[in-house]
Parts: sequence; C-alpha cells; structure tokens
Amino acid sequence: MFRLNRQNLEEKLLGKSELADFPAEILDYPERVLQIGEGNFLRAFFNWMLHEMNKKGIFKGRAAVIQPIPPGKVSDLNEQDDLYTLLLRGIQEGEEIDRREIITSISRGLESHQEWDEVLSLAENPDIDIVVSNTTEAGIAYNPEDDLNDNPPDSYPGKLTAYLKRRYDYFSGDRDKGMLIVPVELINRNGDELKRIIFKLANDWNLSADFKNWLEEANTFLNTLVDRIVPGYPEDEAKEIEQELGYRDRNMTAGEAFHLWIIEGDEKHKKKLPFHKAGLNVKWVDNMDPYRTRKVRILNGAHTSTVPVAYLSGIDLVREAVNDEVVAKFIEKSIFEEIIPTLDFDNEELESFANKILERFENPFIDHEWLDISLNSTSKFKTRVLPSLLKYQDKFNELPTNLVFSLSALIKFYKGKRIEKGKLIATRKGEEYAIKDENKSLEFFLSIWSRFKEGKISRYELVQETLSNKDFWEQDLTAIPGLVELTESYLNKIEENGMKTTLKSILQG
Ligand SMILES: NC(=O)c1ccc[n+]([C@@H]2O[C@H](COP(=O)([O-])OP(=O)(O)OC[C@H]3O[C@@H](n4cnc5c(N)ncnc54)[C@H](O)[C@@H]3O)[C@@H](O)[C@H]2O)c1
Ligand SMILES: O=P(O)(O)OC[C@@H](O)[C@@H](O)[C@H](O)[C@H](O)CO
Repeated sequence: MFRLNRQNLEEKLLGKSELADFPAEILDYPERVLQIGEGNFLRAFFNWMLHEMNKKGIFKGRAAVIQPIPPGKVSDLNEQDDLYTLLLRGIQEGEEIDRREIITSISRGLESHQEWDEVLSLAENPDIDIVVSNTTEAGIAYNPEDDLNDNPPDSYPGKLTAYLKRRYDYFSGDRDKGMLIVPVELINRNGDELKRIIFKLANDWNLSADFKNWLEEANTFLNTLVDRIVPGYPEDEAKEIEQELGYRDRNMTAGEAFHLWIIEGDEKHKKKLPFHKAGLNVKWVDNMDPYRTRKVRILNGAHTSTVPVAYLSGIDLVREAVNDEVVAKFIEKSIFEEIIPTLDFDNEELESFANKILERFENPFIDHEWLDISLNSTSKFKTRVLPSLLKYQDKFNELPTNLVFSLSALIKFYKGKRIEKGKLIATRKGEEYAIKDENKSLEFFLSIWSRFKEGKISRYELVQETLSNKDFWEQDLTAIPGLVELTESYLNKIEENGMKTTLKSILQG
C-alpha cells in the first residue's frame, strides 16, 4: 500500500476518487496564512475551511504551519507533503454523515526551534497577512524570560512579537502591511489577551514608540470561539480505514461533522476571510461573550464535570456515557437543572442548544475518550464548572448537588500513588491509568492522598485542603457554606461504595 504524498495523490487519486475531487491548481496556491500550531484541532477545523474555500476558488491561499513547541507533528506532516485525510462523521438533521477527504491547504510545516530564521523570513512575504493560532489554553501566556533575539522566544506571544517586529522592520513601518490576527485558543477574549501580552513584551523589550503605534494601528486582533469535537487520529480503526482508503496516512484526523466558529469582527474582516461564501458555519458577531459563556458552561462544563464520574464508573467513551442510564441522568440533571438555570439567556434557546450537544455526545462514529478530555482537569474545573456551581449557590442559596458530586469525583479521580514521566498514576478496578495535568496539581494531589493514607490527615481535612487551595480556584472555596461538608460526604460514599452505586443513590435523591 502506498503512503499518501503529493506524487501519489496526483498520479493515483486526483480526479479519480471522491477523496480528491478538486482541481490540481489548489495544490499550488500561494502562502497567505501564518498558522501557529499544527495540532489536530486546527487541521480538522481551520485547514479544512481553507481547503473548502480553495476548492470553490474563493480564498486561493494556503497556510505555512509552524510547530510552536517540540515534540510535534510537523515532521510527519512534511513526510506526506502536508497532505492528510480528514474524516468527518456524525448525524445531522437525522442524516448520517461520513465524509472523507484529502486536505490540501497546508503548504509546508516548519519547526520553530530548528527553523526560526525561516519562520521569521515569512514576515517579509506581503501575501501572508493573516495569522491563525491554536496553542492550547497554555499557549497564550506571558513569559518574562522571553527576549526578542531568542532563537526562538519560548512563548507563543513572544514568537509572534518577534515576527511582527521583523515585519515592521522589513516594510519600514508601512501601515498597509499589518496582520489580521485570529487566535482560536479557548481562553476568554483570546485576541484581547494575546494583544495585551504582545504589548507587554514590546515594553519589556524596549521596542520603539513607532513600532507600538504600528502594532496598534496596522494590526487587528480578533476574539473568537470555536466549536467542533475533534478526537484526532482514529487509533483503534486506523488499519481498517487505511484498507478502505487504499493508502497509508499517519496524519489522518477524525472529527464530528458539526462545526461553528464565532468571530467578533466586521464586514471588512468577513470580506478578507469569506468563509460564508463556501457555506461554512462561521458567525461574525459584535459581541462573542454570550456565545462563549453558553458553550463553555454547557458543552465543556458537561465534559469536565462528567470526566471523573463516567471514567470511575467504568465508562471510557463519551457516547457510552450518554447511553448509560445512570451517567446520562447525571449529565442531564447537571446541564438542565444546575448549569442552564445559572445562565442569563433565553431558556428555550439554551435547552435546544443543550439538546443538540447531547446529540453530538451520542455521535456513534466518534470515539471521544474521557481520559483525553481529562487533561488539565483542575484548571478546566475552575473555568468550566466552578462558575456554574458558584452562581447556582448564589442565586438559589443552596448547593447544586450534581456539580458538587462532580467535585468529589474529581478529588477521587486524582487519588494517585506515584508520579511517573510527568503523569500521576492512579488505579481503576485494579488497573492503572495516567492523569495528565500541570505538575503542581499532580504534586498536590499525590501529597494529600499520601498523607491521608498514612493517617496524617482525615478525609475532611483532605477536602478542606483541596477546597482552600487558592492556586487552583483563585479563591478559598471553604468559605462557601456547606461545601466542604457536602463534598466530603460524597467522597466518603464514593470511597465506601464505588462511583456508580453512589451516583445512583445521589440521583434518587
Ligand atoms: N480537539 C478538540 O475537540 C478541540 C475542540 C475545540 C477546541 N480545542 C482546543 O484546541 C486545543 C488543542 O487541541 P488539539 O486537539 O489540536 O491538540 P493537539 O495536541 O493536537 O495540538 C496542540 C497544539 O498546541 C501546541 N501547544 C501545546 N502547548 C503549547 C504551549 N505551551 N505553547 C505553545 N504551543 C503549545 C502544540 O505544539 C500543538 O500545535 C485544546 O487545548 C482545546 O482547548 C480542541
Ligand atoms: O479540548 P480541551 O482539552 O480543551 O477540552 C476537551 C473537550 O471539552 C473539548 O475538546 C470539546 O470537545 C470542544 O471544546 C468542542 O468544541
């Protein structure tokens, strides 16, 4: 079986297969986008959108993709001339969708640590005037150690500041040579935050007032929100899929058919990125905040609050959880009775939005692993679940039992016994699983559970220490009336009777 690459595509697939039903010229469109991040999500979302536009002769441009940190996927991508197969699967309006296509919108991949000069030289290309990034929530962060002359600066904002400085120098501060900067990282008002850090670095690095004016006047940072579930490489089915495709593809990526991109921008920006002309579900809005709150609290909130509950109930996949009577009830009660009542939105709209999310969770074609979603669960709990818990308590003067149960389950999920290769190792029914989170979170849980096992602290103190950890929650949660007691009582039951049995009894009230 041959490997997917440009030669094989042109000789064996182009125009002969539904996988490559597009004109040859799109393989040579010029570079128009600097893309920071080579991850699964961007390849299943933005690169697919570029490909869709190019097929229709709309955008006529490709993305040069930069891998921000090692290790990464750029070398695998380059081995296939940056071609890969995208599998989009799901049920939409009752119809089964199972689309497979070779995506052609990446021109090349560059590894920023080995090819920094080459990355910077892209700033001299007048055709490249758009930046799109996804560096995870950890990527848009200020690093005071960064320096303009680092090879490369460590952080993503550091890299982009150096890039913009090169562009400013090369075009002598020409106000027409600014960039449209479109981050998709799932942090609140991602564009504003990226811009704030870039200005901070420009100050740290003593860059000129004229450069800062150019940054402000010639460049635009947009705030955006993305939505598509992308589990990535379909590990368990890869062999079978390759047989069906007829070629090998190490970079194939699976995602759901549903997609939505909310961008805070105006007509000028919409014209520059005319997704709508290709029929893509991109909404240009004046204010993205309500859309973000709704998505993060309901979809991501349901994911994050269910991770420890479902996983420790012996369930590995999202769709298995929504098909399990008990866990499904937990998800529904959390969403409809505890999250939605805290949101200031039209109730009917919220319920219809939530029902669609439950349908997406049920997607029979997507293997979305709870363990993958569990990555960085402590910070995700703070941003995605805790606001609903606190708002509920504030509004109704009582605690939301399902969300509190999920907090107890989270503490149980982190009951690890050792840290190995940066992961906390815990056990589920005698089998080990690895918890991935920031080191400080892993160390914290290892320490409290070790002290508990040694009899140095009680379970009550363990919960108290967790809830008062301001590093996790940015506040002392022991101040919430009754929270320590309820969390501890659920944790006791989980430890005594197991997750599923406890969940059943809690749901029965
Ligand atoms: N996969 C999904 O379903 C999905 C859906 C919507 C949003 N997202 C968001 O996209 C992010 C990435 O998901 P993915 O599936 O593409 O993951 P991935 O592991 O395939 O890619 C992660 C990318 O982020 C970069 N990165 C990681 N840490 C970084 C850091 N500290 N600084 C700079 N770059 C860094 C990596 O180099 C890589 O390019 C997630 O964190 C999530 O917030 C994912
Ligand atoms: O990707 P993460 O790790 O930020 O969060 C896990 C999931 O909640 C997330 O990927 C959702 O599936 C996604 O946000 C849907 O758009």
